[in-house]
Amino acid sequence: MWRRVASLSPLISHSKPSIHNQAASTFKIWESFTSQSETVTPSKAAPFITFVLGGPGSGKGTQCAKIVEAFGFTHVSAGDLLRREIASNSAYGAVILSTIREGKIVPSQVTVQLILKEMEASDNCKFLIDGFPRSEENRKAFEEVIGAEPDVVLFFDCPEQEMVKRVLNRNQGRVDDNIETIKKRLEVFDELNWPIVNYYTQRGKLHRINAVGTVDEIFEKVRPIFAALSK
Ligand SMILES: Nc1ncnc2c1ncn2[C@@H]1O[C@H](COP(=O)(O)OP(=O)(O)O)[C@@H](O)[C@H]1O
Ligand SMILES: O=c1ccn([C@@H]2O[C@H](COP(=O)(O)OP(=O)(O)O)[C@@H](O)[C@H]2O)c(=O)[nH]1
Ligand SMILES: [Mg+2]
Repeated sequence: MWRRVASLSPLISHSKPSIHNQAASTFKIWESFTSQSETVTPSKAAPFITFVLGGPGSGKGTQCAKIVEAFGFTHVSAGDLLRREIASNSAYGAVILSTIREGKIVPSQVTVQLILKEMEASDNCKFLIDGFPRSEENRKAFEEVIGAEPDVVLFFDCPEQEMVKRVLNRNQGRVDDNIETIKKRLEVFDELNWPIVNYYTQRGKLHRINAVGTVDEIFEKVRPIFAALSK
């Protein structure tokens, strides 16, 4: 049940830099990521992919940790990968940092290649892609490169007031956990999230979860989704 028909590597190595946008050419990053991905060694198993959607502070990362523990997924947080790029002093770190600080979305090409590299490096075939896609453009870019859609999409639906409260109490020293950036992130979320939710609802893949309640209460709504899949 967890397996999929195609493995990642052929899809990555056949993928071409067909997705362009102005921001990406500003980064001038596509070529370097593409050439890196073409040298990745073949993976062992086809992936089972879950996208985890939700606004800032809706509890995506917290619930992903629970899913990892209960169902053995590999957690791939797009935000963590971008923060790792910043911390590694990569050539694009400064631009990624300012994008995150402004609450905007990093160009798809950058994020997609970071995610795919992470998936390739894993022995697992079950992935939680946390905090991605954040726009229709993200979604299309990922699906174009991987050549497939996610199997399951979780959407943690949380009122704005609750998200703001959680983010301001998160206390992880993040540059975007301040009221100015949160306001911008919520605007971006409200503008870009709903087309993705609608798209996966129409495809029968979306599980909308009310994200208000204790962590355990919410996980009890998540658990049956994966329990049913592993039967
Ligand atoms: N159900 C919950 N109730 C209250 N606080 C929560 C809940 N889930 C997560 N949190 C807290 O809210 C903050 C944001 O959670 P996080 O998982 O980082 O959200 P996201 O990844 O969606 O931004 C963290 O400090 C986390 O401990
Ligand atoms: O696919 C992604 C994921 C994250 N981000 C950026 O990274 C920030 C933090 O993302 P993360 O998922 O860590 O935030 P969370 O929703 O968990 O608070 C976002 O606001 C964006 O600026 C992005 O551009 N693309
Ligand atoms: Mg998170």
